[in-house]
Amino acid sequence: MTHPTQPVIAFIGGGNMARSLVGGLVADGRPAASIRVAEPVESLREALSNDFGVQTFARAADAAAGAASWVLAVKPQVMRAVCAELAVAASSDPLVISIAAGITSTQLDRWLGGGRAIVRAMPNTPSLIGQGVTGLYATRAVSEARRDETVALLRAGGPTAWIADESLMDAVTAVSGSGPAYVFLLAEAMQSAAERQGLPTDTASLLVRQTLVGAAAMLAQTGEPASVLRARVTSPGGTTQAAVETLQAGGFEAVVDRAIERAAQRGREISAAND
Ligand SMILES: NC(=O)C1=CN([C@@H]2O[C@H](COP(=O)(O)OP(=O)(O)OC[C@H]3O[C@@H](n4cnc5c(N)ncnc54)[C@H](OP(=O)(O)O)[C@@H]3O)[C@@H](O)[C@H]2O)C=CC1
Ligand SMILES: O=C(O)[C@@H]1CCC=N1
Repeated sequence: MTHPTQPVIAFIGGGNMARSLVGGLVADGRPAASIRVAEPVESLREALSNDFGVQTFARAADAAAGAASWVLAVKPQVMRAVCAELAVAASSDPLVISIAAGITSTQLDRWLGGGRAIVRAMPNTPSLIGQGVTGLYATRAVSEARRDETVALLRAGGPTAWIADESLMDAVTAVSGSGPAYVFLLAEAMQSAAERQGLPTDTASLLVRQTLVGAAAMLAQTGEPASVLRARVTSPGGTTQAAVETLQAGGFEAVVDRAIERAAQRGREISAAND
């Protein structure tokens, strides 16, 4: 797909998540010349410029000036200071998309001077390869056209879903924003266990990676509930049943529930701590 005359989008913060989103946009055919990134770390600026051909800036205000859309991709702890730096430029009424965990649209609007069009987006790192998912919340100041523009900016990373109630963005963050880390932790645990069983590292790695890829692809492609797919693996009295019963006896579901509850609570704490 080509985008001949794209308005400029400015990423403020060029770390892990911005890199995933920029990579997705460039892969989708958005011209690199229409993408700016502000990032204080020189090595990150060089990598973004070399890998994707985007324009990079050391200062947020320089990247943001005149850009139609801003994606605020800095850590929540520095968001207030970054917004203060951008408040003057915000009077040009850009579409402001924040991907920060916890930080609310009310906080962002206040820090940017008030009356701004704010979207909160919660993507995840698989966006880099077009396999992410993004939860979105828009304030009432965001027009229908700007909602469409938000989706156009983020769809290269994977599907998007609008959330009507902003307080649920903490749940989105806990489930899909942080979620890839839970899967990677499972992969790490399976790898260690496989090696303890005596499998060579390379073989264990192949078995673990492809098992996760294959199971995830079945979830995506068959449309069947996870419980049904699991039942098909689980022969009565067999090996899977023995493993699943061990996981459940160890409180697997309860610990996942507590982890997601704790992550959502952490989002609320981040909001309060950085107000
Ligand atoms: N990683 C993930 O999976 C996800 C992250 N998020 C959210 O994305 C945001 C960024 O996270 P992540 O990419 O992981 O974090 P990173 O720390 O990798 O990226 C943030 C970058 O912003 C830079 N920065 C700091 N101050 C400024 C400034 N004034 N102007 C421009 N850039 C600045 C930081 O530089 P320095 O290191 O020098 O401070 C850093 O390189 C967070 O708010 C997080 O909640 C959302 C969804 C998923
Ligand atoms: O860990 C975090 O706070 C961020 C938000 C979601 C994923 N990473």
